[in-house]
Amino acid sequence: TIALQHGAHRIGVRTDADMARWRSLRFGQFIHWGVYAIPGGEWKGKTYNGAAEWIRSWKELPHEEYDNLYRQFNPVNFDAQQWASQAKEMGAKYMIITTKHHDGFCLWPSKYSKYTIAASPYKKDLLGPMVAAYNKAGIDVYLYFSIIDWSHPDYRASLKTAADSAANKRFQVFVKNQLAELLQRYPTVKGFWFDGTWDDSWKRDGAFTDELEQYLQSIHPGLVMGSRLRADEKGARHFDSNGRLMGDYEQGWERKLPEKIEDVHGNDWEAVMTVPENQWGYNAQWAGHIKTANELLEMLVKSVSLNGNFVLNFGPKADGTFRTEEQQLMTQIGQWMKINGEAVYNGTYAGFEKQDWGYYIRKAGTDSVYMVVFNIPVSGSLRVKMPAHTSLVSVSLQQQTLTPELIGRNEYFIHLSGKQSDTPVVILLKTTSGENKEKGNFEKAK
Ligand SMILES: C[C@@H]1N[C@@H](C(=O)NCc2ccccc2)[C@H](O)[C@@H]1O
Repeated sequence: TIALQHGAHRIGVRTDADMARWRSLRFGQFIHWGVYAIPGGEWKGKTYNGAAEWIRSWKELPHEEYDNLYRQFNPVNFDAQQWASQAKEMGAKYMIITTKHHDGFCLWPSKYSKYTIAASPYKKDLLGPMVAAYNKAGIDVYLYFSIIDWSHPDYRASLKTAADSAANKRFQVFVKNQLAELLQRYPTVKGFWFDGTWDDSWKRDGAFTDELEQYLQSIHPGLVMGSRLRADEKGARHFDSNGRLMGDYEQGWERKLPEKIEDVHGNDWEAVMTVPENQWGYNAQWAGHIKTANELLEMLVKSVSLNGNFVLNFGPKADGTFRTEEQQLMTQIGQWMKINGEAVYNGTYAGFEKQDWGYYIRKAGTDSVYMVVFNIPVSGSLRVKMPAHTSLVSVSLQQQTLTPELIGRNEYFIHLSGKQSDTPVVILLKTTSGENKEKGNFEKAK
């Protein structure tokens, strides 16, 4: 291994209570909200085909015009209570809110910037009411913070001159001040979700990213922060130059999921996902494929089956309301979660051999294993191969007990009568493990 001062400081997952809590939540709601919701992907009759929250980078929209949009930002229909209750209805256990996206507009009245909600017609802090309402609904809040800040005069993507380096130093102080300010104003938040850390100016100063992470932990012990904040002193990101994960969980799964357990290397991880192909902020024209509730439930279940968290993104309109399609998704997902959430919350990798019908999820620390079925085979028979030294004690589908057919050594078919369902089917396996335990109920049958 390479001697590193600013690489990973921990080998393996975090084992403290704050991280265990993050791990137990499994399902989050991402919110991308800011002045980019005003154009909503369009400008003067033209449609921007990039991500709506990146519209400032579109040559058709002069920076001057974009940077004055805040004068129109007045979310009169914003209702934090309503936001929190619909998130609760969906079954989200945490929420990540964009405090400041790449454009630099702050949803809170930061004393370190003029480009904030305080300068808008709305004037009032948006984050405080959100944090209070979501926490009251039993939902933890994490703060998204973009290091890239297109509005700040000292932001540099790269450092070519001594003047650039001096500006970058001032910018680092600004970042540290804003982060401390957010923790001081919103002490119940559980962590940060950093973004916009790919520029050379950031990744070349691994020492600063290391000191910043340690500083934040020192003023708010237990904070959960993903791998995107950090670089090591050789510019390696997410994984240090010895291949060790930096930060508390792998944060690289943006609009993509791992396929198999080997892909996550025993680390905690989180996937963040959009409903359209690639829109985070509000975009009036939802073009291309819009994911359905069942598709999104499959991503959530697949993530948990591979020991990760899944965060679904929503982009509220400039007035503070959610588009109908997003409201309907929250309702539909919530209807399934209300009945089947026990298979998701506190879910972990089960250690069973993957089958085509869907995913296994183990309730953390127990012998209860859920089968979440997305693909009922034409035979109606779900194959279950028990891991070595693990026996099957009982099988149930809701309140109904099922009797599997033993088809081989510790291998079964679970026959689904009726066979069809338009939402995922959840079956609960009670198992026993270990050599010396008595055999499962069904093996005696032979
Ligand atoms: C969570 C999303 N991250 C922002 C983004 O720029 N993603 C594109 C991107 C993803 C990975 C490396 C560079 C750029 C998007 O605007 C969202 O905020």
